[in-house]
Amino acid sequence: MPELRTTTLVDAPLRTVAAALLDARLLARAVRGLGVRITGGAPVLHVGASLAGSVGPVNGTLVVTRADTTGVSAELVGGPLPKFTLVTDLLHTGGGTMVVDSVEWSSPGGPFGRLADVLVGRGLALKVLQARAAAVAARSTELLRARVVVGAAIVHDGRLLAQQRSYPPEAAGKWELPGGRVEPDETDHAAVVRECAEELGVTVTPGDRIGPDVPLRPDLLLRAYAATLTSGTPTPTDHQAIRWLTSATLDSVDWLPADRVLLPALRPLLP
Ligand SMILES: Nc1nc2c([nH]c(=O)n2[C@H]2C[C@H](O)[C@@H](COP(=O)(O)OP(=O)(O)OP(=O)(O)O)O2)c(=O)[nH]1
Repeated sequence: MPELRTTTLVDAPLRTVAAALLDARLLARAVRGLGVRITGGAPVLHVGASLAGSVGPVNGTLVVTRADTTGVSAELVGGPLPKFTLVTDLLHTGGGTMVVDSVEWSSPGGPFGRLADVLVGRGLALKVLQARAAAVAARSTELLRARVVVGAAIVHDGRLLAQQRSYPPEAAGKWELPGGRVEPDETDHAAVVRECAEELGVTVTPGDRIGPDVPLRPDLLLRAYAATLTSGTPTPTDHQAIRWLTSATLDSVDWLPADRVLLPALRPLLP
């Protein structure tokens, strides 16, 4: 099975590089000009998200099988090859983050297919990986300066609190974690406490980070923290509704795209 591997050192912490990798537009931007087109799909990569792609007249869909703080993986479904996987692993080093990209595919059948694979396939795969590595480094630098939106994963009596947005129109009706932008000179934990007081009228104690940082916009990222309810009964002030979700109902609400990335990390918090 042909395999190509590239290694790039990015001058940013692992968590930031992991966030950059989750930006679905990154791959599309990186391969522009290489004859590869990536269209549509989720704005951020989460397990099960799909990206439609084409190389010349050949179409296929990349389905994400892993998206967390260790990297991302995707498999091509419905393409011309019986097997095509893209795996990116991240390794923490003293001087930055090592991005190890590998592509594995099965060669097209027959001597002509194998020749085309050597002459065209390998060259293209290498160009895509190199372009992607450069894009990851650039996006990581951008995210290092991004403002943080904190999300509070409040678990009480074995259930997670979710709230339903009422604005703007494109997000109204979607579900998110309580939270909001961290103010200048405020710590993430202090922002969690303030936002929960403002939005729900409760006191919480923030804990560990949950899941990867998730890119929202060029200058904004979402970072979730576990939180325990210390006092008060949550009452929404400017949200449409709140709901307590169990592990069985975690997927039952229409989460904002960024929060979908966090679901695999939120699930283990629930019994
Ligand atoms: N609080 C929160 N925001 C989220 C989540 N997921 C997600 O994409 N976001 C987005 C929605 C908003 O664009 C941004 C949150 O910033 P914010 O709370 O200051 O946004 P807002 O629109 O409510 O701001 P404001 O005008 O009321 O100040 O992050 C989440 O789980 N919790």
